[in-house]
Amino acid sequence: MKRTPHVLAIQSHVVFGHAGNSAAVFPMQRVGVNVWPLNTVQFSNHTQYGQWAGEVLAPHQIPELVEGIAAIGELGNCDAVLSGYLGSAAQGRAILAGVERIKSINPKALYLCDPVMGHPEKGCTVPAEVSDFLLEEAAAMADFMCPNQLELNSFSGRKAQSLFDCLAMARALLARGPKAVLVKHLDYPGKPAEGFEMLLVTAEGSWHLRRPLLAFPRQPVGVGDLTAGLFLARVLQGDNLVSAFEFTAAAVHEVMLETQACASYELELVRAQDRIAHPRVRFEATAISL
Ligand SMILES: Nc1ncnc2c1ncn2[C@@H]1O[C@H](COP(=O)(O)OP(=O)(O)O)[C@@H](O)[C@H]1O
Ligand SMILES: Cc1ncc(COP(=O)(O)O)c(C=O)c1O
Ligand SMILES: [Mg+2]
Repeated sequence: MKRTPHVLAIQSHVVFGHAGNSAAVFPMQRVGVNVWPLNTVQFSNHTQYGQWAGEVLAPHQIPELVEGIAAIGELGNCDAVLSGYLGSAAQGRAILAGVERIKSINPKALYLCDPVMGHPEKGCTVPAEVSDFLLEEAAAMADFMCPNQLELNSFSGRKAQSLFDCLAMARALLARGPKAVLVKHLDYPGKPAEGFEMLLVTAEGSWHLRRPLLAFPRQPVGVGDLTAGLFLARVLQGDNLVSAFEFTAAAVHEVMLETQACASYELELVRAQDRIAHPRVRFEATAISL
Protein backbone atom coordinates (compact mmCIF):
# COMPACT_ATOMS: atom_id res chain seq x y z
CA MET A 1 0.00 0.00 0.00
CA LYS A 2 1.26 3.49 -0.87
CA ARG A 3 2.37 5.46 2.19
CA THR A 4 0.31 8.53 3.09
CA PRO A 5 2.58 11.62 2.96
CA HIS A 6 2.90 13.90 5.99
CA VAL A 7 3.21 17.69 5.80
CA LEU A 8 4.13 20.12 8.54
CA ALA A 9 2.07 23.22 7.63
CA ILE A 10 3.29 26.38 9.35
CA GLN A 11 0.96 29.34 8.77
CA SER A 12 -1.95 31.25 10.26
CA HIS A 13 -5.22 29.82 11.54
CA VAL A 14 -8.54 31.62 11.56
CA VAL A 15 -11.42 30.46 13.75
CA PHE A 16 -14.06 31.70 11.32
CA GLY A 17 -13.60 31.33 7.58
CA HIS A 18 -10.60 30.38 5.47
CA ALA A 19 -7.08 31.77 5.17
CA GLY A 20 -3.66 30.27 5.86
CA ASN A 21 -3.95 26.78 7.38
CA SER A 22 -7.72 27.26 7.53
CA ALA A 23 -7.68 27.37 3.71
CA ALA A 24 -5.02 24.70 3.12
CA VAL A 25 -5.32 21.94 5.73
CA PHE A 26 -8.70 20.46 4.81
CA PRO A 27 -8.09 20.48 1.02
CA MET A 28 -4.68 18.83 1.54
CA GLN A 29 -6.31 16.18 3.72
CA ARG A 30 -9.08 15.74 1.15
CA VAL A 31 -6.54 14.88 -1.54
CA GLY A 32 -4.92 12.33 0.76
CA VAL A 33 -2.17 13.99 2.79
CA ASN A 34 -1.71 13.88 6.59
CA VAL A 35 -1.25 17.44 7.77
CA TRP A 36 0.45 18.60 10.95
CA PRO A 37 -0.87 22.17 11.36
CA LEU A 38 1.43 24.50 13.29
CA ASN A 39 -0.53 27.72 13.61
CA THR A 40 1.60 30.86 13.67
CA VAL A 41 -1.36 33.02 14.69
CA GLN A 42 -4.86 32.23 15.88
CA PHE A 43 -7.15 35.03 14.76
CA SER A 44 -10.92 35.18 14.91
CA ASN A 45 -11.06 35.85 11.14
CA HIS A 46 -8.78 36.92 8.29
CA THR A 47 -7.39 40.42 8.29
CA GLN A 48 -9.26 41.66 5.20
CA TYR A 49 -12.30 42.18 7.45
CA GLY A 50 -10.31 45.09 8.88
CA GLN A 51 -10.75 43.90 12.48
CA TRP A 52 -9.93 40.71 14.30
CA ALA A 53 -9.16 39.28 17.73
CA GLY A 54 -6.48 36.80 18.69
CA GLU A 55 -2.77 36.33 19.18
CA VAL A 56 0.47 35.60 17.36
CA LEU A 57 2.41 32.49 18.44
CA ALA A 58 5.65 33.40 20.29
CA PRO A 59 8.60 32.60 17.95
CA HIS A 60 10.22 30.21 20.51
CA GLN A 61 7.17 27.97 20.24
CA ILE A 62 8.07 26.90 16.70
CA PRO A 63 11.33 25.08 17.60
CA GLU A 64 9.71 23.77 20.79
CA LEU A 65 6.85 22.19 18.88
CA VAL A 66 9.23 20.72 16.27
CA GLU A 67 11.40 19.27 19.08
CA GLY A 68 8.27 17.83 20.69
CA ILE A 69 7.58 15.87 17.50
CA ALA A 70 11.25 14.77 17.37
CA ALA A 71 11.01 13.61 21.00
CA ILE A 72 8.26 11.11 20.16
CA GLY A 73 10.31 9.83 17.22
CA GLU A 74 8.00 11.13 14.49
CA LEU A 75 9.97 13.99 12.92
CA GLY A 76 11.61 11.69 10.33
CA ASN A 77 8.11 10.89 9.01
CA CYS A 78 7.72 14.47 7.86
CA ASP A 79 7.81 14.50 4.04
CA ALA A 80 7.47 18.24 3.59
CA VAL A 81 7.20 21.61 5.27
CA LEU A 82 4.83 24.29 4.01
CA SER A 83 5.17 27.87 5.20
CA GLY A 84 2.98 30.88 4.52
CA TYR A 85 2.48 34.29 6.11
CA LEU A 86 5.34 35.30 8.44
CA GLY A 87 4.89 37.88 11.17
CA SER A 88 8.63 38.58 11.42
CA ALA A 89 12.01 37.52 10.05
CA ALA A 90 12.67 35.83 13.42
CA GLN A 91 9.65 33.60 12.87
CA GLY A 92 10.99 32.83 9.36
CA ARG A 93 14.40 31.84 10.76
CA ALA A 94 12.73 29.54 13.29
CA ILE A 95 10.94 27.84 10.38
CA LEU A 96 14.20 27.45 8.41
CA ALA A 97 15.84 25.88 11.48
CA GLY A 98 12.92 23.43 11.61
CA VAL A 99 13.33 22.65 7.89
CA GLU A 100 17.06 22.06 8.41
CA ARG A 101 16.34 19.75 11.36
CA ILE A 102 13.79 17.74 9.34
CA LYS A 103 16.05 17.51 6.27
CA SER A 104 18.90 16.23 8.48
CA ILE A 105 16.70 13.27 9.51
CA ASN A 106 14.89 12.87 6.17
CA PRO A 107 17.01 14.28 3.34
CA LYS A 108 14.14 13.69 0.89
CA ALA A 109 11.84 16.09 2.77
CA LEU A 110 10.70 19.06 0.67
CA TYR A 111 10.13 22.68 1.65
CA LEU A 112 7.52 24.84 -0.05
CA CYS A 113 7.73 28.52 0.85
CA ASP A 114 4.77 30.72 -0.05
CA PRO A 115 6.40 34.17 0.20
CA VAL A 116 3.26 35.94 1.41
CA MET A 117 3.58 39.71 1.21
CA GLY A 118 -0.08 40.54 0.86
CA HIS A 119 -1.70 42.83 -1.63
CA PRO A 120 -0.94 46.51 -1.21
CA GLU A 121 -4.40 47.24 -2.68
CA LYS A 122 -5.96 44.92 -0.08
CA GLY A 123 -4.22 46.94 2.61
CA CYS A 124 -2.00 44.08 3.72
CA THR A 125 1.78 44.26 3.51
CA VAL A 126 4.69 42.77 5.46
CA PRO A 127 7.70 44.49 7.06
CA ALA A 128 10.71 45.02 4.73
CA GLU A 129 12.78 42.64 6.89
CA VAL A 130 10.35 39.84 5.96
CA SER A 131 10.62 40.41 2.20
CA ASP A 132 14.43 40.59 2.51
CA PHE A 133 14.39 37.38 4.53
CA LEU A 134 12.25 35.60 1.92
CA LEU A 135 14.52 36.58 -0.96
CA GLU A 136 17.91 36.33 0.75
CA GLU A 137 17.41 33.37 3.09
CA ALA A 138 14.24 31.36 2.44
CA ALA A 139 14.74 31.09 -1.35
CA ALA A 140 18.11 29.38 -0.82
CA MET A 141 16.47 26.62 1.25
CA ALA A 142 13.13 26.25 -0.47
CA ASP A 143 12.46 23.44 -2.95
CA PHE A 144 9.40 25.29 -4.22
CA MET A 145 8.39 28.94 -4.09
CA CYS A 146 4.88 30.12 -4.94
CA PRO A 147 4.81 33.91 -5.26
CA ASN A 148 2.04 35.85 -6.93
CA GLN A 149 3.02 38.58 -9.39
CA LEU A 150 3.01 41.30 -6.72
CA GLU A 151 5.43 39.26 -4.64
CA LEU A 152 7.57 38.57 -7.70
CA ASN A 153 7.58 42.30 -8.55
CA SER A 154 8.61 43.06 -5.00
CA PHE A 155 11.54 40.60 -5.26
CA SER A 156 12.56 42.18 -8.57
CA GLY A 157 12.13 45.76 -7.38
CA ARG A 158 10.03 46.68 -10.44
CA LYS A 159 6.73 45.91 -12.16
CA ALA A 160 6.60 43.25 -14.88
CA GLN A 161 6.06 44.79 -18.31
CA SER A 162 5.05 41.65 -20.23
CA LEU A 163 4.46 37.92 -19.87
CA PHE A 164 8.08 37.32 -20.85
CA ASP A 165 9.13 39.77 -18.16
CA CYS A 166 7.14 37.71 -15.60
CA LEU A 167 8.93 34.63 -16.88
CA ALA A 168 12.33 36.32 -16.57
CA MET A 169 11.49 37.34 -12.97
CA ALA A 170 10.41 33.80 -12.09
CA ARG A 171 13.63 32.46 -13.60
CA ALA A 172 15.68 34.92 -11.56
CA LEU A 173 13.99 33.58 -8.43
CA LEU A 174 14.63 30.00 -9.60
CA ALA A 175 18.33 30.85 -9.90
CA ARG A 176 18.37 31.55 -6.12
CA GLY A 177 17.81 27.86 -5.38
CA PRO A 178 14.30 26.44 -5.68
CA LYS A 179 13.58 23.44 -7.96
CA ALA A 180 10.39 25.14 -9.12
CA VAL A 181 8.71 28.53 -8.97
CA LEU A 182 4.93 28.55 -9.28
CA VAL A 183 3.56 32.03 -9.98
CA LYS A 184 0.02 31.67 -8.62
CA HIS A 185 -1.41 34.76 -10.25
CA LEU A 186 0.12 36.67 -13.13
CA ASP A 187 -0.34 40.34 -13.79
CA TYR A 188 1.27 42.27 -16.64
CA PRO A 189 0.26 44.96 -19.15
CA GLY A 190 -1.70 43.41 -22.00
CA LYS A 191 -2.92 40.36 -20.07
CA PRO A 192 -6.28 39.29 -21.57
CA ALA A 193 -8.99 40.63 -19.25
CA GLU A 194 -11.07 37.45 -19.20
CA GLY A 195 -8.28 35.17 -18.00
CA PHE A 196 -6.64 34.24 -14.69
CA GLU A 197 -3.10 33.15 -15.51
CA MET A 198 -0.39 31.15 -13.77
CA LEU A 199 3.18 30.13 -14.53
CA LEU A 200 5.36 27.17 -13.58
CA VAL A 201 9.12 27.52 -14.03
CA THR A 202 11.60 24.68 -13.44
CA ALA A 203 15.11 23.86 -14.65
CA GLU A 204 13.48 21.71 -17.36
CA GLY A 205 11.20 24.38 -18.80
CA SER A 206 8.37 26.85 -18.25
CA TRP A 207 4.62 26.39 -18.55
CA HIS A 208 1.79 28.89 -18.77
CA LEU A 209 -1.81 28.19 -17.85
CA ARG A 210 -4.99 30.23 -18.23
CA ARG A 211 -8.33 29.64 -16.51
CA PRO A 212 -11.45 31.82 -16.61
CA LEU A 213 -11.50 34.92 -14.43
CA LEU A 214 -14.70 34.92 -12.37
CA ALA A 215 -16.47 38.03 -11.10
CA PHE A 216 -16.82 38.55 -7.33
CA PRO A 217 -18.25 41.56 -5.49
CA ARG A 218 -15.34 41.14 -3.00
CA GLN A 219 -12.31 39.00 -3.88
CA PRO A 220 -12.19 35.87 -1.71
CA VAL A 221 -9.12 35.51 0.52
CA GLY A 222 -7.06 32.36 1.04
CA VAL A 223 -6.85 31.41 -2.63
CA GLY A 224 -3.05 31.65 -2.60
CA ASP A 225 -2.84 29.46 0.50
CA LEU A 226 -5.18 26.90 -1.07
CA THR A 227 -3.09 26.93 -4.28
CA ALA A 228 0.24 26.37 -2.54
CA GLY A 229 -1.16 23.60 -0.31
CA LEU A 230 -2.75 21.65 -3.16
CA PHE A 231 0.35 21.90 -5.35
CA LEU A 232 2.54 20.48 -2.58
CA ALA A 233 -0.01 17.76 -1.75
CA ARG A 234 -0.10 16.53 -5.34
CA VAL A 235 3.69 16.57 -5.69
CA LEU A 236 3.86 14.40 -2.55
CA GLN A 237 1.28 12.05 -4.08
CA GLY A 238 3.75 11.45 -6.91
CA ASP A 239 2.51 13.83 -9.61
CA ASN A 240 5.18 15.35 -11.82
CA LEU A 241 5.40 19.13 -11.45
CA VAL A 242 3.37 19.94 -14.58
CA SER A 243 0.58 17.52 -13.59
CA ALA A 244 0.52 18.93 -10.05
CA PHE A 245 0.29 22.44 -11.57
CA GLU A 246 -2.62 21.49 -13.85
CA PHE A 247 -4.43 19.65 -11.04
CA THR A 248 -4.03 22.63 -8.70
CA ALA A 249 -5.44 25.08 -11.26
CA ALA A 250 -8.47 22.83 -11.82
CA ALA A 251 -9.17 22.15 -8.14
CA VAL A 252 -8.83 25.82 -7.18
CA HIS A 253 -11.11 26.82 -10.05
CA GLU A 254 -13.74 24.36 -8.77
CA VAL A 255 -13.60 26.08 -5.35
CA MET A 256 -13.95 29.49 -7.01
CA LEU A 257 -16.99 28.27 -9.01
CA GLU A 258 -18.68 26.93 -5.87
CA THR A 259 -17.86 30.11 -3.94
CA GLN A 260 -19.30 32.27 -6.73
CA ALA A 261 -22.42 30.07 -7.01
CA CYS A 262 -23.05 30.48 -3.25
CA ALA A 263 -22.41 34.26 -3.42
CA SER A 264 -20.04 33.67 -0.51
CA TYR A 265 -17.10 35.86 0.55
CA GLU A 266 -15.39 32.90 2.26
CA LEU A 267 -14.14 29.99 0.15
CA GLU A 268 -16.71 27.15 -0.03
CA LEU A 269 -14.18 24.41 0.69
CA VAL A 270 -16.58 21.95 2.32
CA ARG A 271 -19.20 22.20 -0.42
CA ALA A 272 -16.48 21.89 -3.09
CA GLN A 273 -14.65 18.99 -1.43
CA ASP A 274 -15.50 16.27 -3.95
CA ARG A 275 -14.60 18.61 -6.80
CA ILE A 276 -11.29 19.42 -5.08
CA ALA A 277 -10.47 15.71 -5.00
CA HIS A 278 -11.80 15.08 -8.52
CA PRO A 279 -11.99 18.31 -10.54
CA ARG A 280 -14.43 18.18 -13.45
CA VAL A 281 -12.64 20.96 -15.30
CA ARG A 282 -9.19 20.61 -16.81
CA PHE A 283 -6.73 23.28 -17.89
CA GLU A 284 -3.71 22.44 -19.97
CA ALA A 285 -0.36 24.03 -19.23
CA THR A 286 1.47 25.05 -22.40
CA ALA A 287 5.24 25.20 -22.64
CA ILE A 288 6.68 28.69 -23.20
CA SER A 289 10.23 29.99 -23.50
CA LEU A 290 12.00 33.33 -23.52
N1 LIG B 1 -10.78 32.35 -11.35
C1 LIG B 1 -10.72 33.46 -10.62
N2 LIG B 1 -11.52 34.49 -10.91
C2 LIG B 1 -11.45 35.62 -10.20
N3 LIG B 1 -10.63 35.83 -9.19
C3 LIG B 1 -9.82 34.83 -8.83
C4 LIG B 1 -9.81 33.60 -9.52
N4 LIG B 1 -8.89 32.81 -8.95
C5 LIG B 1 -8.36 33.54 -7.95
N5 LIG B 1 -8.91 34.74 -7.86
C6 LIG B 1 -8.59 35.84 -6.96
O1 LIG B 1 -7.32 36.25 -7.35
C7 LIG B 1 -6.50 36.45 -6.22
C8 LIG B 1 -5.54 35.28 -6.14
O2 LIG B 1 -4.41 35.80 -6.15
P1 LIG B 1 -3.17 35.09 -5.56
O3 LIG B 1 -2.16 36.11 -5.65
O4 LIG B 1 -3.01 33.74 -6.17
O5 LIG B 1 -3.54 34.69 -4.13
P2 LIG B 1 -3.75 35.44 -2.80
O6 LIG B 1 -4.03 36.86 -3.02
O7 LIG B 1 -4.93 34.67 -2.31
O8 LIG B 1 -2.47 35.12 -2.13
C9 LIG B 1 -7.38 36.44 -5.03
O9 LIG B 1 -7.87 37.73 -4.78
C10 LIG B 1 -8.50 35.52 -5.50
O10 LIG B 1 -9.69 35.75 -4.82
C1 LIG C 1 -4.61 35.55 8.80
C2 LIG C 1 -4.32 35.50 7.34
N1 LIG C 1 -3.54 34.52 6.86
C3 LIG C 1 -3.24 34.42 5.56
C4 LIG C 1 -3.71 35.34 4.65
C5 LIG C 1 -3.29 35.18 3.21
O1 LIG C 1 -4.32 34.79 2.40
P1 LIG C 1 -4.15 34.75 0.83
O2 LIG C 1 -4.08 33.29 0.45
O3 LIG C 1 -5.34 35.41 0.28
O4 LIG C 1 -2.89 35.42 0.48
C6 LIG C 1 -4.52 36.38 5.08
C7 LIG C 1 -5.04 37.37 4.16
O5 LIG C 1 -5.70 38.30 4.52
C8 LIG C 1 -4.83 36.47 6.47
O6 LIG C 1 -5.61 37.43 6.96
MG1 LIG D 1 -1.28 35.14 -0.69
